[in-house]
Amino acid sequence: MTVSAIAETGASFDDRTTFDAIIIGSGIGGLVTATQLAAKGAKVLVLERYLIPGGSAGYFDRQGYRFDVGASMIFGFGKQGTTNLLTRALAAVGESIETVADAVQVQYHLPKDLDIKVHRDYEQFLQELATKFPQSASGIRKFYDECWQVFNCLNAMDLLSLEELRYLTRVFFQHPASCLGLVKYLPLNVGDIARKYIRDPEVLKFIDIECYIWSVVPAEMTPMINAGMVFSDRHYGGINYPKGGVGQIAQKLVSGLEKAGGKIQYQSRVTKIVTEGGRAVGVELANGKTLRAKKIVSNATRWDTFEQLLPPAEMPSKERKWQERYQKSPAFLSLHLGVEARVLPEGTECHHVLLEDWTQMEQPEGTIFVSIPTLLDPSLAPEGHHIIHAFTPSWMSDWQGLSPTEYQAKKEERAGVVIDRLERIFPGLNAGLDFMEIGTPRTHRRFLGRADGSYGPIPRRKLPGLLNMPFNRTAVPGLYCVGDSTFPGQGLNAVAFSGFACAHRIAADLGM
Ligand SMILES: NC(=O)c1ccc[n+]([C@@H]2O[C@H](COP(=O)([O-])OP(=O)(O)OC[C@H]3O[C@@H](n4cnc5c(N)ncnc54)[C@H](O)[C@@H]3O)[C@@H](O)[C@H]2O)c1
Ligand SMILES: CC(C)=CCC/C(C)=C/C=C/C(C)=C/C=C/C(C)=C/C=C/C=C(C)/C=C/C=C(C)/C=C/C=C(\C)CCC=C(C)C
Repeated sequence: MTVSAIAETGASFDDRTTFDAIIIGSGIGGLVTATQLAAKGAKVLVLERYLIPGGSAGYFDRQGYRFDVGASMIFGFGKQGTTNLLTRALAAVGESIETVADAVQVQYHLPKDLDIKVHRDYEQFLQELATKFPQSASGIRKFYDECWQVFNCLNAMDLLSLEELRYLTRVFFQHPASCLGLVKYLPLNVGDIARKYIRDPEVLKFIDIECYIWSVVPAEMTPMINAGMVFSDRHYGGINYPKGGVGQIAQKLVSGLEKAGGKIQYQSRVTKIVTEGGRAVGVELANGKTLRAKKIVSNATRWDTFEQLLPPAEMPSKERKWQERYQKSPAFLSLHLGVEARVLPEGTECHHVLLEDWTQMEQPEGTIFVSIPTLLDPSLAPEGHHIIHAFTPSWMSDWQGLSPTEYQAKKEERAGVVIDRLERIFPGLNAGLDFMEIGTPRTHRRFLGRADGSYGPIPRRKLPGLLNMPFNRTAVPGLYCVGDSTFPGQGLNAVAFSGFACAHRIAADLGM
């Protein structure tokens, strides 16, 4: 029976079914791999440990509020070009999502009352920077224009697996200049490019935080390819919020997956990747069941994949090297707040970053990120109320070894500090609180199954751009990785790319 026939008859896969691919985890990376493969006719099964799909891009409902698990600043929903990877992933399985355009990507509240909005309109953004930093206006324009060069190279070509020689040859012949452009930028970091044009330390600090808010490292360590995407796409495809919440993306991908004949099973925690003769051939579930497939894809982080799902003592040397170069980024202390609408003055923007002291930017709880998705989709909160998601970097080590009472007390104490700081942007926040749920690195580890609750890998030291980020194949034959610990790293649009590339490589390996 074909997979679509199984789906049509309502019959389920049994232990004897051999799948073309089993995908461990239904984060956006896993789901894009699964939908791409299913759309190509592969027999696909996604195994998700939690109750709903999406991982970091999931949601939860509390007292009439629908909260996004992660932030709500979504790239990849553009209408043109090739870099609109979420739009394209959904379309590949006959799905789409209505989105609401955000006119400002983020409003920065920085030391010495430096307040800057990143407008969707590029010229308006440059104009705002020129007003704040008149001496550096021309260097600033040159820097951001160079980011556009990277973006234009990417946005000209099909974005598929860089491990597939036929694809590389084809894109090279179709777009030689763009390919050479990308080859030039692959080993470069933002800091080196920014310093070609900008001398003013204050402006360089601003470029640092421009990188830090999505890469969690300063410009010096942020790959230029990724900055090309982020710093240009926000003005091209723009930041667009999915109506109904970020959780819609995964829900729609699942519905497309099922229409294409693939299957997803929830509450199915994989405890082990089964190998035979050194090759990955299946997975073992927490209930003891074993399922087999020609290809196994892990959407868990590399740390979980090679330290939990495979014996750590047998870690391939390639993975050891990777761990010497990359470390886990911190997780976040997250405050999911329901607030009375009066807390937000007319004209409040959806995303904010608060930093009072430049020396604290990379410190735990130094920078505070804020998303207010109900400014774009009011249906996510009860009438007269808004959601404020405030989050700030926090390490797992700060939350371990506490008794339940100490843990609870620490959560409330740290949340109180964040709320007090946010009063600077939203006076009356404390008084207007209607609901609060606090998440810590322990929460992220527990619900997302991510090692130490990490947001993703960050370089341990300055590395040559993206050159050391691994693609989807691993040193274990038959095993592939997808998601933020593969090229090109964190971000929903980035993990969507990783999913496109992974499915493309697997389809080629399966001779499809
Ligand atoms: N744009 C934003 O605002 C925003 C916000 C939050 C996160 N993100 C991005 O999303 C990225 C994460 O996407 P992703 O696809 O890499 O992964 P993910 O962590 O979101 O998803 C992994 C999924 O795998 C599941 N899983 C893990 N181990 C498992 C096991 N053993 N068995 C079964 N299921 C298992 C988890 O439950 C989860 O659903 C992050 O890097 C982050 O950059 C973006
Ligand atoms: C042939 C020859 C010779 C050569 C070849 C070359 C080539 C072709 C190359 C290619 C390359 C490629 C394809 C690449 C790709 C890349 C990509 C796609 C990238 C992407 C990226 C993206 C990103 C990074 C994104 C990100 C984002 C993020 C992370 C976001 C986040 C957010 C958040 C967290 C929020 C915060 C804030 C607030 C709230 C305020």
